[in-house]
Amino acid sequence: MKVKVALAQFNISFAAPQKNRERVAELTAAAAKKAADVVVFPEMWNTGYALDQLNELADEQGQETEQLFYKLARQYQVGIVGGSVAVKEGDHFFNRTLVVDPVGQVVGRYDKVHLFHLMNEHKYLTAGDQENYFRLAGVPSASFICYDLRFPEWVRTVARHGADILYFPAEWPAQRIEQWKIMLQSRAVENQAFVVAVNRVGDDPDNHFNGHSLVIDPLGKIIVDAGEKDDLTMAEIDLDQLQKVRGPIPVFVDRRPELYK
Ligand SMILES: O=C(O)CCC(=O)C(=O)O
Repeated sequence: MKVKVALAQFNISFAAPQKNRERVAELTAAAAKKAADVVVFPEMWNTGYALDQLNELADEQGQETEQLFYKLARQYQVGIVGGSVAVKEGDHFFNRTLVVDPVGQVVGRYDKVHLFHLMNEHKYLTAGDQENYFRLAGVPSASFICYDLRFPEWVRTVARHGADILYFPAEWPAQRIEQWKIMLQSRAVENQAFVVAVNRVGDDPDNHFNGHSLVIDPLGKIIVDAGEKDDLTMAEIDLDQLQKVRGPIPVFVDRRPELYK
């Protein structure tokens, strides 16, 4: 079985949700034209890291994003791993992913579990504490957000349910892009799963982002690297590869969880 994914790597406009929503709509239309099964967006694409403006800018209850994805998914018959958006719920703000299937149904929801101190997330956001394990395009999958990548124990906790694709939307700054690549390849190899990771390009007031959204196979080979372009990149995932990797080296069978404290 093959799944076509569209990596929607773009330059998020700082503190401009409406402009970013328009770009997300354009990229979804472009992904559908290229017959994508799933389109994937970067982290915090509605506001960027305008954390001190979230009271005015964050999406109230995530409603605007949910409605947009509902409309786009149905119109273009495509699954959406919605990167993440800043969401306001009462006095709390969340860095939240919505996953929507091609009939517009929300099949996954995730609040970033590990908040990134270096970007002050802990001062503004509330951390999540739930896994996001879902089926999209017929594939058991899981998603994380950016800094979660540095916590292999969390990725494993979710991946052990049998996820074939691990999604990582991110805003990962250019100065640590080598670490991004190494850790994404490691998560793919150790969990014997495909990794689909979407970063942004461009600048915000504090950081430069140089993309390098990646699709990685379960042997750690980079199938596609989006480079630094502000555009869609397509990749095809051949899920038949999974059995060839998992059969001879069954790490999920050989685990000794009773020893891991
Ligand atoms: O871990 C890193 O180096 C980057 C993490 C990050 O930028 C984020 O979680 O937003």
